[in-house]
Amino acid sequence: MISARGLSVRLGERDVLDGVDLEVRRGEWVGVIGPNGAGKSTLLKALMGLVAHRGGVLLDSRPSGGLKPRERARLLAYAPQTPALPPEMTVFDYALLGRTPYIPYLGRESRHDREVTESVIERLDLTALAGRHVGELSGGERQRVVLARALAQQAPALLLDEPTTALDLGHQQQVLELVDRLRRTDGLTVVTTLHDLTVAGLYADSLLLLTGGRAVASGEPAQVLTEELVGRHFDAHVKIEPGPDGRPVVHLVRGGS
Ligand SMILES: Nc1ncnc2c1ncn2[C@@H]1O[C@H](COP(=O)(O)OP(=O)(O)OP(=O)(O)O)[C@@H](O)[C@H]1O
Repeated sequence: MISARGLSVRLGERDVLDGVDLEVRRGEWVGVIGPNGAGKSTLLKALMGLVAHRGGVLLDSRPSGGLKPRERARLLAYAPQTPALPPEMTVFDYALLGRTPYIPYLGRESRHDREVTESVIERLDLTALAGRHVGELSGGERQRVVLARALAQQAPALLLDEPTTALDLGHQQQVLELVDRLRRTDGLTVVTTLHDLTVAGLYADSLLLLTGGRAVASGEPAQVLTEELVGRHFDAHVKIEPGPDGRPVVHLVRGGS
């Protein structure tokens, strides 16, 4: 569904992404992990065509550079880490923006567009907030509204940049389970950046570890979340053991630095 070869991004004088390959099959969930400044957000922006890059990106086997913005938006939805939200817009109207690729030029949204938006708002526990202005929301509420817009887009692939950082534990689980369910039922293809390594390993089929703009490891969570790799690339002292379902659980070791 998503295939990138030799993806490189130069910002200012620096190569912030350097020859990264990525292969995400339909219905697969890939977690991008790495320390601050590793290039995780830049990778998602390059896949979206939001930053100038070298290297090729194929979406559904079509070169991404040749797609019109509406065509791309029907294939790929993106929830950025810190989007600018129009403060006076209501939660419903902001989520409805996700339907833009389906609304004719100079036309209005259809009843179906409104129904899709309502259903996403409900599934993200936002119904009580639907009439509120986006500028009045808490950080976690805003984060779910940004996700609602991306899900309302109903694209077959979803890129999420740190989708759970501002969410309480219950809402983290709700969002991740919703995305996971869409993946299993509709074959949604998912790429997320996640700082919580245990959560990344719990939901993703495979992980890509970036450091300094380069891919340094990739594979199943247990192959990437090792004490050696995490210790070296995050400069952290951790203990990693299998959790109840066999997936790796990463513990910080107190006193280590
Ligand atoms: N406009 C810019 N000009 C120069 N360097 C930039 C620019 N934007 C980002 N960078 C640098 O690119 C690098 C990668 O940034 P990116 O946001 O992709 O990292 P990240 O892995 O998502 O980090 P974090 O975990 O902190 O969110 C960082 O070192 C950042 O300082």
